[in-house]
Amino acid sequence: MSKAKNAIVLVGFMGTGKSSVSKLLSERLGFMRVDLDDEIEKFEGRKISDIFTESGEPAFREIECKVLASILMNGERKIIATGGGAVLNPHNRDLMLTHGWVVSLTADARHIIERVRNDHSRPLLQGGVEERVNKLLEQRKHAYDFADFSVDTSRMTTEEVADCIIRQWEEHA
Ligand SMILES: Nc1ncnc2c1ncn2[C@@H]1O[C@H](COP(=O)(O)OP(=O)(O)O)[C@@H](O)[C@H]1O
Ligand SMILES: O=C(O)C1=C[C@@H](OP(=O)(O)O)[C@@H](O)[C@H](O)C1
Ligand SMILES: [Mg+2]
Repeated sequence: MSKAKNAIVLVGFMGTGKSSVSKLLSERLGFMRVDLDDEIEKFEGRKISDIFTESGEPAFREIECKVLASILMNGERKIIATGGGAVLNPHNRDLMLTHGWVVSLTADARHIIERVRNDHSRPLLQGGVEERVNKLLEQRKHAYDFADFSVDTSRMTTEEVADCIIRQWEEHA
């Protein structure tokens, strides 16, 4: 990463640990932390699941795109945890690469399913977590390939993932 860049941007499938790892990175590096989903909820004044139910996924994606741009354009140094589908829009991918160092977190299906199984806040996984994770993972299998750096988190703790990202950032930035 060029340290001139203002953001470390975490991308990856649901349950790869973007939100959790962003907290550790923020504490360790002293950068502010922004979770795209939290910002969307603040901006809209409603939960992600309600946006999906009341307005539909295409409307959610439009809001996600606007909120991401506003976060990335603001020049303060920060760690950004994106939502798993934010990378589907090519415009979002361009913005992330232009303004940030993009880190992809991955995990195998088994670990993802274990991590998200008891959390009912993700609308895309309602009504059959295993089946939905497997189907979406297949659909999105190359969606995160554009990142600058990638970490397989399957057998790592969140602390180990944060260590790995910080090491890479300090050595190669
Ligand atoms: N490397 C990891 N090892 C074990 N559990 C993890 C790991 N990363 C995340 N988790 C757990 O998985 C769940 C989803 O993590 P979260 O950070 O919300 O992922 P994301 O934001 O990528 O969807 C949380 O309960 C979190 O504690
Ligand atoms: O993969 C997706 O399309 C989504 C991922 C979620 O974020 P996490 O990846 O943090 O779970 C959230 O943005 C929304 O439920 C849609
Ligand atoms: Mg998250």
